[in-house]
Amino acid sequence: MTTLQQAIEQVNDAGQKAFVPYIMAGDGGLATVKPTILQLQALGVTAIEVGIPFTDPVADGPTIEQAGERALAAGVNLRNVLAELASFREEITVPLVIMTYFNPVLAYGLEAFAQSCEAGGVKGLIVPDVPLEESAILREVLNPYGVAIVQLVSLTSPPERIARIAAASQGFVYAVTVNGITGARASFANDLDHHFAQLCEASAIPVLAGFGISTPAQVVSMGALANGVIVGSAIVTALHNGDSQTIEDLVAASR
Ligand SMILES: O=P(O)(O)OC[C@@H](O)[C@@H](O)c1c[nH]c2ccccc12
Repeated sequence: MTTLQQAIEQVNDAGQKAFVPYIMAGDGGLATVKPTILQLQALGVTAIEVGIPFTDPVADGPTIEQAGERALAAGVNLRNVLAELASFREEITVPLVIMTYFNPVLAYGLEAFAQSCEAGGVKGLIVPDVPLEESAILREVLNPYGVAIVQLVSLTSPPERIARIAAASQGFVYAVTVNGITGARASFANDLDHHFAQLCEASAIPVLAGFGISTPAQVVSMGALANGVIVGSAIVTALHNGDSQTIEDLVAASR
């Protein structure tokens, strides 16, 4: 199977933007993990960001926070999600990116976590509460298992820091498009062009835009600034409502 970076580059080479949906694993129960991933990959998404429910999701807005509460109430955690992924590993054809906070990883044990990632087809990892300065430990343990460590760049990062984050990031650079938490936004700052131009210039790997992107029009406009987009809250809401048309429309906008 291809790496995370290759999967994005292949889509770009075909003249399209990468589309990476975020799901809250086990929103609806652990048994929904498999059908949800298979549904999304059948729609032709580039990769899937698999969020692990957590009691203290500091970066998350109400939509994802509530999805996390539903998943936690259903008994979903890092361990049973990774075991679930491993159970249908042969059917997974897109790179999976696990999004979790550091505490569950530490409790799992770094080496054991890396092994479970490999067994579950995980190709990337986002841990928003591990800053760049502390991220080497993740790369050292996870890279030998084929897991890329994705770094986030915020709108407020100074140019010198943007360059360091871009150089350290693996798979892609996660460019956060707003100041604040996850969730649908009606509008974005109007100087994003400059920020993204600078970031794409500084980065040797693909740059994906995420946070607040919730409509097909926003997929188009944000996608134009970068190599693709990540859509979280809008996907989480559509999955919760069983609204597959909205998901299809969002994916189609990246083509
Ligand atoms: O929900 P939004 O606004 O579409 O944003 C993407 C986001 O949900 C997903 O990438 C994500 C969910 N939780 C996070 C925590 C940190 C960074 C990223 C995330």
